[in-house]
Amino acid sequence: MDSGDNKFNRQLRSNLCNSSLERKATNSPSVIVIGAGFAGITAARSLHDASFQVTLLESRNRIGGRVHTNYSFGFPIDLGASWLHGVGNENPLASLIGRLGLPLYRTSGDNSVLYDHDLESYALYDMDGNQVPQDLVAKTDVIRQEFREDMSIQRAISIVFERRPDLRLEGVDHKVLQWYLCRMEGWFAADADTISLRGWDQEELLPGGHGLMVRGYLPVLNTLAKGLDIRLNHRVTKIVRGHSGVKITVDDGRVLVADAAVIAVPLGVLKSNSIQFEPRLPDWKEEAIRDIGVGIENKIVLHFDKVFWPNVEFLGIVAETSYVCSYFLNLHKATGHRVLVYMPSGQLARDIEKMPDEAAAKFAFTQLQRMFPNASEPIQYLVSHWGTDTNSLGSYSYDTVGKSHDLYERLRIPVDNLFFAGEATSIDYPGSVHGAYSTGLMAAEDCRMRVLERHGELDLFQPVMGEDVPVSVPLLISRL
Ligand SMILES: Cc1cc2nc3c(=O)[nH]c(=O)nc-3n(C[C@H](O)[C@H](O)[C@H](O)COP(=O)(O)OP(=O)(O)OC[C@H]3O[C@@H](n4cnc5c(N)ncnc54)[C@H](O)[C@@H]3O)c2cc1C
Repeated sequence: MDSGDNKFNRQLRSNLCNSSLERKATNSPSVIVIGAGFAGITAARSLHDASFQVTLLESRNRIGGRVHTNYSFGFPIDLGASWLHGVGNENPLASLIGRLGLPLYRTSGDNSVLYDHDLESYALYDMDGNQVPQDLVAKTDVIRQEFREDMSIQRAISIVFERRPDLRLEGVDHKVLQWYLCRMEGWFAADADTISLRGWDQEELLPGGHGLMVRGYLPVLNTLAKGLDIRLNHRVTKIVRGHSGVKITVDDGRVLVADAAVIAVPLGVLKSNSIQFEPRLPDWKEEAIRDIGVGIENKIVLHFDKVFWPNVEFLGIVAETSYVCSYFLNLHKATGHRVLVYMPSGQLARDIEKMPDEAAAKFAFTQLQRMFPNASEPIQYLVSHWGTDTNSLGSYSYDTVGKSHDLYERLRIPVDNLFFAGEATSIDYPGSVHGAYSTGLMAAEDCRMRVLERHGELDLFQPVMGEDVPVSVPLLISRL
C-alpha cells in the first residue's frame, strides 16, 4: 500500500515539471510565511535572520494587515491599530519602538476609565452619592462565582438588577452606564450579550497605560520588513502538508513548496474556509477556529478645517442603550491634527459597514452634530471595513460565552510542519499588536527548532531574535 508520504513526494516531483511551481535552489531550510501582518512579518524577519530562506505571501497589495497607516490627509492616520497597550519595558515591542525614536502620546493611566474594559474604575455615582458601578462589578463577580455555567456580561448584569432592584439606574445615570458598556464593547469589538462573563476581566494588561503611536505604526512594520522577500497580491487558497514539506497554492494557480509554513492569516479568514487544508486540520484545531470569537470595530475618521470641540481626549454621547451611545477619539489633542475618529463596534459597526462610505461618514457627522449643532462639515473622511474585507473578516478576537480561554493556545499549537501565528494565537495578549508580534516570534522559534531537528542541524543556525533584546533607548512618551 502506498503511504501518504510517498504519495506526497510523488505529487511534489510531478509538480516540479509544472512550470508554475517555484522552489528556491539552495540548501538552507525554507519556510513560506502566509500573511504580512505584524505576526507574519515578525516570523519572517526572525527566520530570515536565522538564515532560513523565507518567502512571505500576502493577499493585499500592501503589508501590515490590521495595522494600516493611511497618509491621504497628508499626515499619518491609523485605520487599524493605533495604540501600544502597555507603554513600558514589559511590552515586547518597546525596545524596537524606542530604538526608532517614535513618539507615543499616553491617553490614559493604567486604570483610567478609557480602557477599563472590566468596568472597575468607574466613577459613576447615583443620586445618593453611592458609586453604583463598583457595587455592580462586585455583584456581577458574585454571579460568576455562583453560576457554574458561563453567561454573557449582559445576562449577569440583568441577574444583578433582578436581585437588587435598588441598584437599577434611572435617567442620566442609566445612560451613563450604557455609555460605559459601549466603551467595554469597543474593547472587545463585540456586544455585551456575546461577551463571556468568565473571560471578561481575565485579560493580562501590561503596565504603563496606553500610548497612541503619534506617527502611525507603519515605520515599525517597515523596519521589521526590510530586506524580506515579500510577494504582494498572493492570496493563498490551499495548503498541503506532508512529512517532507508543504505545498502552497496561490489564487493564480502558482504553487510554492518549502520545508514548513507559518500561517499568520486572521482568524476571520480561517473561519471562512477560504483556505483549503489537505489533509484537513485536526478536530481540536478546527474547534478552536470555530469557537474563538471575532468582533468588529471600525474607524470613521473625519478631518476638519477648524477645531470646534473641547480639548479633551474623548467625546461621548450617552443614550438609552449602548448601541445608540457613541464616542470619538480627539486626535487634535494627541497629534495637533484637526481630526476626530468615530469608533463603532459590534452590531452597530456591522450595520454601518453596510452603508456606502459617504453615508457612513455622514452618520458619524450626525452623531457629532448632536453634541455640536454648529459643527462645520468635514473636509475629508476615511472609513474602514474590517468586518467585510475578505483579507480580515473581523477586527480582533474575543472570548465568547461558554468557551475556554485555552482555545487561543490550541490555535497556536503547530500541526506537523504548519506553525500558527497571529493575535488570536496569543493566550496572554489576544487582539493586540504586541500579541501578534509575540506569536510571530514564538512561531518562528518553534519552526526553527522543528525544521533543524529534522535536518539534524540544530547547531548550525543562529537563534531567532528573542524578546529579551535590551532596551537601549527609552520610549518617548508625552503626558507622563
Ligand atoms: C479598528 C482596529 C483597531 C485596533 N486597535 C488596536 C490598538 O489600538 N492596539 C492594538 O494593540 N491592537 C489593536 N487592534 C488589533 C491589532 O490591529 C491586531 O491584533 C493585529 O494587527 C493583528 O495582527 P496579525 O498579524 O495577527 O493579523 P493581520 O494584521 O490581520 O495580518 C494578517 C495578514 O494576512 C493577510 N491574508 C489574509 N488572507 C490571506 C491569504 N489567503 N493569503 C495570504 N495572505 C492573507 C492579510 O491581508 C493580512 O495582511 C485593532 C484592530 C482594528 C481592526
